[in-house]
Amino acid sequence: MYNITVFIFSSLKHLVETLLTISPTFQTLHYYLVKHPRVHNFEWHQGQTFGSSITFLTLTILLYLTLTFLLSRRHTSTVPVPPSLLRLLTAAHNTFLLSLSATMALGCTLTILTTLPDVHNLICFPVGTVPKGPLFFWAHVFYLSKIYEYVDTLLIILSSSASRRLSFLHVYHHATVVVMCYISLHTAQSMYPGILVTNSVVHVVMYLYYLMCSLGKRPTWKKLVTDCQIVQFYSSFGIMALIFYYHFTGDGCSGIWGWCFDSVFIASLLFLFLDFHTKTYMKSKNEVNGNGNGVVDDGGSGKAAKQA
Ligand SMILES: CC(C)(COP(=O)(O)OP(=O)(O)OC[C@H]1O[C@@H](n2cnc3c(N)ncnc32)[C@H](O)[C@@H]1OP(=O)(O)O)[C@@H](O)C(=O)NCCC(=O)NCCSC(=O)CC(=O)O
Repeated sequence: MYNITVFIFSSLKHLVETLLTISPTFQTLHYYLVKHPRVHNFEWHQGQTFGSSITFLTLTILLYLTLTFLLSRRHTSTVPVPPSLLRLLTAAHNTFLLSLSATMALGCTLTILTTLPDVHNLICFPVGTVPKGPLFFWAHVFYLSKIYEYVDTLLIILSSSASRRLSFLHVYHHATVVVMCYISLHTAQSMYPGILVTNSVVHVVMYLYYLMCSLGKRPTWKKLVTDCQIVQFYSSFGIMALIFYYHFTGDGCSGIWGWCFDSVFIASLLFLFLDFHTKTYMKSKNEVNGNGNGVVDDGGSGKAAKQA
């Protein structure tokens, strides 16, 4: 397995290096995503970099939880925003997050392939690594994007399906993922860029799904989105196991405290997503195979229509 990973990494690295010598478009992309002074010279300094203080982190999460709690308890069934405007705002929000996720995935992948000598350096940063340079620039953007994703919760609260979709999973994920990003960034956690790329790719698929929903075209591949998310959590465990191995058999890896937090968080998400999967998709299947009540499988959207 390790040999395959090394082979894929070196092949991709070779491909990127070749493209950089022959394609001016690729060179421009590389400049803006890796070499630009703001990206290249990025440094994370606790208390100085935007969003880097513990106070900022604590207040952000407390504000999110308080507003979510207060707004979700509104005693009114009417939504304060006209549905057409809400659909427009949701579509704009999803387009933005789709583009941002794609940019983060591309920027971080290019950085990994052009700045790290081999795959071992990606899995295990040396102890004492300082969070600076393009890898941590993208880690910082990723952290701030998780705060911006709080808008998802607002859109759910404003929607007519809030009672179904404002779940413990959603609020727990949105509140805790920001802590994970903060700790991983602050402790220069090994393999964090790998997790960033995986999650951003999955979010491209997820926000495309949400975008199509907000445009009134509910995709039939909802289950695929959940499956991608679950595969992502399993693969994160594989990565975590590798870091654990290198940490205790070599000179140690950077950010082992971040590793501990991530392990517990990813395990809890895996548990919640497996539960979501069972409840959403098994229920749809049972309804179709059930005792002839005529409910059509809707891919878990909760909008199954009764057959005439
Ligand atoms: C397919 C999923 C992505 C979403 O499943 P759900 O059952 O929650 O959602 P759904 O099928 O009802 O979604 C369609 C509804 O979402 C609305 N919608 C559109 N854009 C949205 C947005 N940006 N945020 C929240 N809701 C949005 C649509 O208008 C539509 O509303 P209407 O129905 O009214 O027309 C699933 O895999 C999942 O993640 N479920 C967990 C719930 C969750 O919040 N996930 C996202 C954060 S967790 C995460 O992000 C993990 C990770 O890192 O991968």
